[in-house]
Amino acid sequence: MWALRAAVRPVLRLSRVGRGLPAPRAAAPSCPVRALAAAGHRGPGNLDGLWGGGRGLRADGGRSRAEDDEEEPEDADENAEEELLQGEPLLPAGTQRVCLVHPDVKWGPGKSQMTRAEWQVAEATALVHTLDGWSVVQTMVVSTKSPDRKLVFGKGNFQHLTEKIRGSPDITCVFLNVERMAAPTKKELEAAWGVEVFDRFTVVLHIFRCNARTKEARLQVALAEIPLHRSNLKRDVAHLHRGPGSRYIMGSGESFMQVQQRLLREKEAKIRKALDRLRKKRHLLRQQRMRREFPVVSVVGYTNCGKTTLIKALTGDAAIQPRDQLFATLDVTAHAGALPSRMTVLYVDTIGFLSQLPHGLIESFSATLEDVAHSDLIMHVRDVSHPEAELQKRSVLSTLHSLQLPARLLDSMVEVHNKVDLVPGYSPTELNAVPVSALLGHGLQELKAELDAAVLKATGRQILTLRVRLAGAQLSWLYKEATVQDVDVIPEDGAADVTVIISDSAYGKFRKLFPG
Ligand SMILES: Nc1nc2c(ncn2[C@@H]2O[C@H](COP(=O)(O)OP(=O)(O)OP(=O)(O)O)[C@@H](O)[C@H]2O)c(=O)[nH]1
Ligand SMILES: [Mg+2]
Repeated sequence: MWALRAAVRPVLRLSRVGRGLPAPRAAAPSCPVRALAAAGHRGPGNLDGLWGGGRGLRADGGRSRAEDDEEEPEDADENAEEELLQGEPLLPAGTQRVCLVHPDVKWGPGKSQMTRAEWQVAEATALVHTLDGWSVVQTMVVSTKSPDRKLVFGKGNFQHLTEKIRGSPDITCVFLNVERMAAPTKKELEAAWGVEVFDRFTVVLHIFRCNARTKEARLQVALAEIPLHRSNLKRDVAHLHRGPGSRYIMGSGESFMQVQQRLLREKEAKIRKALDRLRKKRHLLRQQRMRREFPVVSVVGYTNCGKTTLIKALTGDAAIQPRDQLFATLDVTAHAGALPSRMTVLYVDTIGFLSQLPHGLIESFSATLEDVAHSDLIMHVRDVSHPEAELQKRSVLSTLHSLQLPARLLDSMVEVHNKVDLVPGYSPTELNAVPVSALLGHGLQELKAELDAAVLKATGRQILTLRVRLAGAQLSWLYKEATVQDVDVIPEDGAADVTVIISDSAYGKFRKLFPG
């Protein structure tokens, strides 16, 4: 219901009384996510744009971050976009004592091939703990043959579950660990259990909403919310039609449902249009970045594996602040760092992956992940201390494959095994994997050397020693357009041997400008 109000307003407030549900809490702060400062806080690790605080590097002609971040839309556009971003909380605020119910499919087509129930439960628990004031007070793993049925469980198990939930007054809501719950299922379960019931989609979406900082990320979340509003609409309109009165609004010929559906369609179209505008801006920034020819390394991996911490360690960027929280990074940010060859690369921090990430969310965030497709190299960070590290790897690789990235990127990926400080005596089984502790700074030199070689290969750069005349403009040109590693002056010749890392195109220009 709250979601319905968020999507289409003005709209009727539908009574929850009579469904045995708790009344909505008044004036809740919209985002009760742990460790987040007040609304409007901009996390230093997420510098709201493509250009993070990497050692003062400006690759765009010196524009400010605020200018980088967003186009300067007309006031009307700005207001319209803000309107699209208005929304009430998807989950209730304040302290919540959650009963985590995990449907365990023992066999049949619904059986998850990927993981054991206990790790799915652990991940769901971590999601709940991301929310400020939320805790899991009871966990129930309940077997079911076909979780798609309306009440999810068989009659006996359902009855048992209902008795336990009803008999535990400390439970304030239930997190049913399924990807999506149909509106009629939610309604029936809430009626039976007397508390609100949420699915994984709603919880993840809520966390996304709380962590999104830039307008682009916030619009993407708003787009991902549309299907939720749509299914809530069906539920709420069915409820409404039980009462007396006309189905049509003011003789318009449109039923209430039709009006709300039309408003939702219009809202969706507006969000897509606003995202398109931002996407064009992103494209422009990418072109600028390519013109300056900084190699770009996209840092990907499962959520909480240590991507942001590693970028901080590689760039020495003190402004980056990683947080022990799922989906801490939702905005794409870039941070500059130097490699041993003196080449400057840009590390692009990306949104973390999660197994069974609701499909709509991936689709909504595909624009953000476009940056990965346009990078020179992918660095896949893994938390090797995690018991399900292998499963996480499979999940990340399958998402990367679904993004239809160029084969050259998938084949040249650098795999980093992070958090080795938590695994005494760790040694990777995979060839070419680089073990590090981003937190303690172990293995970073080896990783930088590996990145150096991989970036050179991926970008077709070469290391050359060129004889230049000291009197001319050659040396300063090389300093500007290539990475100068060493200058060996030969005073008697008025020349120098300059060792540079140079791209094919820059070398071509050099030859043209300074023939012979
Ligand atoms: N022990 C240990 N902890 C680490 C290491 N690297 C990161 N962490 C911790 O892991 C948690 C998550 O780190 P982040 O860098 O925010 O992880 P992330 O992959 O960026 O997470 P999302 O942005 O949420 O996807 C933080 O509490 C870090 O301090 C490491 O090498 N060792
Ligand atoms: Mg992060």
